[in-house]
Amino acid sequence: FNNRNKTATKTMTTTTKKQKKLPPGPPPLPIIGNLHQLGHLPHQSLWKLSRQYGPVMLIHLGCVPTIIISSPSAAREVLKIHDLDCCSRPQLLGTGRLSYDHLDIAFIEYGDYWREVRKLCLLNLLSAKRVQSFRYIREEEVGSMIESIAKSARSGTPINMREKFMALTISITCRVAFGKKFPWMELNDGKFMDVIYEATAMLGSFSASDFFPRFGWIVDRFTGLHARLEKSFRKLDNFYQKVIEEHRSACKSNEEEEDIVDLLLKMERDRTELAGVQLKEDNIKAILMNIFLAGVDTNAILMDWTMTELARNPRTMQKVREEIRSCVGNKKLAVEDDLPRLKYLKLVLKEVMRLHPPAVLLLPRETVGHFNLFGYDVDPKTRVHVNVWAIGRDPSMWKDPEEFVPERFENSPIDYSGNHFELLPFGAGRRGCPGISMGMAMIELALTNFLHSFDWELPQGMTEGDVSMEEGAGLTIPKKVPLTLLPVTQFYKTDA
Ligand code: HEM
Repeated sequence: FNNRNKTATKTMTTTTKKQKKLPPGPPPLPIIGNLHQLGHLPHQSLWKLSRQYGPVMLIHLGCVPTIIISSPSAAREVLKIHDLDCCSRPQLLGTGRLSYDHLDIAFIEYGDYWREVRKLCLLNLLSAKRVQSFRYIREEEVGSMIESIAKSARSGTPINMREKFMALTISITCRVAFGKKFPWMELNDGKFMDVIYEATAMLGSFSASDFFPRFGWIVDRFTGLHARLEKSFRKLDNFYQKVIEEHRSACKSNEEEEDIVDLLLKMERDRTELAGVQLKEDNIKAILMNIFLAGVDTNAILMDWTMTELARNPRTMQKVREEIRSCVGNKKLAVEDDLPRLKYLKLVLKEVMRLHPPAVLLLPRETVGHFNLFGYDVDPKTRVHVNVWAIGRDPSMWKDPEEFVPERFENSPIDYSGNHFELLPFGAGRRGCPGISMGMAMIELALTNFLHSFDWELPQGMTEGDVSMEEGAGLTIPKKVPLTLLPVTQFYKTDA
């Protein structure tokens, strides 16, 4: 009987295997799979491959089966129809270390703890109401940034735009989330920014252990990735530790003054449990990591690409500037009440997000169940990447996709909130970005004031055609060559 049973089981397994229909994809090599085909900018290489193999493509990253999604309808399937099957995250070396072994929101597996922590941050920091309550912080910080740019304008000093945007997003995020700016951050000499650049590089790093679980760690030690990751972790840990210590020693008289760090520390003191997990210092630091790294870099990158496209497209620059100046009028600074009227600016931002979504492949997802995707079988523990960069350049979706034409969004219902799968800079579904309101509030106000107060010129000897559009590598895609522009004072001289 046993033998008969074994034979039956064997036959069944073979049939199941035979019946499985896997998505098409480039043939993998032994051991490395398709890793050799990723190149320096995986989203671009994957886009080229998807044109050959289709919008649902299976590749192998070492021994990890990975589905690459490259069309709006396929994105809708994984982010909406099968969202529950695709809503976990793979546990990777870099994200694991920097999130204190996945105690955060963005890189933790799907489950009750993730749901509770996400809800906590949404309620206390990221809801539309909370974001609105931080309005004065954004206005103050943008105001001081404009002051500092006015100095450069007076001395005729060109500005590295990404650095300015980073400094701005860091100071706004710190005040909103940690209650104040931290003087020891050494923003001006760029050291703190380097810590952030390195951390985001580590979050997006390709580590051998992620693809070859058995022996990859040896490779990671040999290549120095392990040591780099440890160094990055220590620096960030030091930063969160200082934030926590300052909060522990500060005595706040009323609840109004409390920020999310105070709330988390109170929960630690009260031994509050989230989905059965007692909050400890590591949990708090992991959450701080998310709030800090998720918002700072993405916002700055998006603003940098916006100024790049405007510098390359003087007609659009002129049109958006005219709209802003006619709405804001003679006021020295634009305030948030001015923003709803800036219709063209919103079209410009959508067009920038179509061509330059900061997280080109979203954050990696991992399937939790077996499901059928356009007739193909997808197994649990399959990694899923949605190539939103490729979707934004799909010629069947967009006319002249490589052209920068904000007007294409005129009278179009498409927006970026995760309901239109043609434009997904913030992802969609359960794991979609919870920081959209916070991010967009910062971006719109900052850009409006940058364009209201100054005309921006290319450094001497440069023409629009010389502006580099090369992309850097990482989990988020910055410009490879920094954009430098010269501010020329305009409205700033007029006092309101
Ligand atoms: C322009 C600004 C931003 C962009 C383009 C952006 C983009 C994204 C993307 C693509 C994801 C992954 C979505 C997915 O897998 O479907 C994500 C997740 C996330 N974002 Fe953002 N983001 C931005 C700003 C922010 C801000 C300001 C915060 C908060 C301070 C934030 C917090 C998060 C968190 C916590 C997650 C993880 C969500 C989860 O896994 O449940 N983001 N973001």
